[in-house]
Amino acid sequence: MNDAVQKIDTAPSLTIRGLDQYYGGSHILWDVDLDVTPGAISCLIGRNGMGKTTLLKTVMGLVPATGEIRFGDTDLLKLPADKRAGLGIGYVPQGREIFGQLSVAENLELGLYVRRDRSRAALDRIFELFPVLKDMRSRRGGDLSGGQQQQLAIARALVFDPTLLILDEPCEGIQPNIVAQIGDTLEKLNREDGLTVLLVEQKLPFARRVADEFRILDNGRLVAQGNIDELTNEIVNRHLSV
Ligand SMILES: Nc1ncnc2c1ncn2[C@@H]1O[C@H](COP(=O)(O)OP(=O)(O)OP(=O)(O)O)[C@@H](O)[C@H]1O
Repeated sequence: MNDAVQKIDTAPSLTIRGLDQYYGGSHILWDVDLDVTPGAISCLIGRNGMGKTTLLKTVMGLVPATGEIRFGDTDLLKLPADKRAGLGIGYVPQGREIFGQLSVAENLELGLYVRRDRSRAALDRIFELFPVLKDMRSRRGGDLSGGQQQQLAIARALVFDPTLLILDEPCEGIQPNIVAQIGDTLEKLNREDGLTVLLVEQKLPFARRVADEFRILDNGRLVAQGNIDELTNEIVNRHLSV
């Protein structure tokens, strides 16, 4: 058995049950049950404002919520945000949020500094996956193109060796050739390293290309889910067309 398969067998599952979330008096997520299959690329889709980003934020502990979010044996809602990353959950927020004044290398090393073992092995894999970051390692993060910044944001999340990588619209506003590269990289991380991926994505062709399974939020409720080949035009018309 190769390492990737072994990792898939042992990857913890993300299981959400009865999740409710409010911003002040507004009820945003309604009794959401959602599973991400370990070893899969799972795509969370839905029209604008349906609660996708909010759901990712509840997993990361960035907004309060009630219900249950289990990652393996751990109930995430009982843990503060900083303890969740230590469990092996990487997060690439919408808008990337890299450090523009720091170099590419410094952006990545900040992550290394937080790693207890200070192992640089992850960096070798990162530079193999994103050769452009190796070439530009002395360049200021803020001087990279949007697509390169997105690659840096993904790379920075990988420094922690996550078993689950969560990405919020990684292809938003990015030119098509880099979108294709990001898709290839996510597939590689999934197939070769056994990384489980939960991705918020608006672009259906990209979702159909990279994802194994889909989950749809409509007005804060989980309304449809299945394998990606079960995402029919009827479901798209009912929940995703504007
Ligand atoms: N900080 C906040 N305070 C109050 N309401 C908020 C806040 N953040 C989001 N909302 C509201 O919560 C709802 C869900 O927003 P969310 O960003 O989770 O949706 P989304 O599906 O990710 O949309 P998009 O695709 O536009 O990013 C929206 O009605 C939004 O206006």
